Amino acid sequence: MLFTNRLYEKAKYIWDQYYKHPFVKGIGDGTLDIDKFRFYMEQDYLYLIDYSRLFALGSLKAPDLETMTVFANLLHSTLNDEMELHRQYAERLGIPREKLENTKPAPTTLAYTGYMLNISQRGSLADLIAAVLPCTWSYYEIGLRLNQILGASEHEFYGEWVKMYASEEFGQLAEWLKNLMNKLAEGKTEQELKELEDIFLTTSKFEYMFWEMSYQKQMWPTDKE
Ligand SMILES: Cc1ncc(CO)c(N)n1
Repeated sequence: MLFTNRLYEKAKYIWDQYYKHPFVKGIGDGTLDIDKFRFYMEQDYLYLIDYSRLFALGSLKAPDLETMTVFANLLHSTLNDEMELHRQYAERLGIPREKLENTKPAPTTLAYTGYMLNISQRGSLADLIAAVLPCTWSYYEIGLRLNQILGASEHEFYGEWVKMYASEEFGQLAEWLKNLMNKLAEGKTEQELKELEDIFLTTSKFEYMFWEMSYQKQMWPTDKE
């Protein structure tokens, strides 16, 4: 069995909850409260800045030019394509670029990116990929599923989000990372594979927490607005 198939089987109980989450369902049926989406966009922009750093780290840790290039492509695509979607939404939502780039991270955002940066700086390239894989892969799966909903990709506001994450280009990013994960898993002991699995499950759980944080607009309980 491909290691990514094993990862998916283990994490399926978490991933299935993404599709049921009201934030994700609200993007699919177009009913999501714009204010919740605004909060998500601001936090997700911060998230993607650190996520881009992980791809730069992947290039650094890469064993060969081909793998370095994969991470350079992931870095370029995140900074210039995916984050451009956020910048365009921010404009439509009336969020000045200055405010977008200086948003304060929510607890979940900080915990999620902090965990990935910690694991990736201390660990191997395989650890880094296990950490970042749920992000790209689950968003592609969510994009494909929402794209099946009649009208979702044509929705006047959320359509662009669905189109981005259901796109072949974004699917290619997930494919690259899955192929790299399977290649690096070859020859690893069961103990090593279990450790990669645990990392993958942890960031899969953080993905759910990011949807929940966005839906509840969870900031620091001590800092009452
Ligand atoms: C929290 C989160 N996970 C995954 C993606 C996909 O890149 C994203 N933009 N944000």
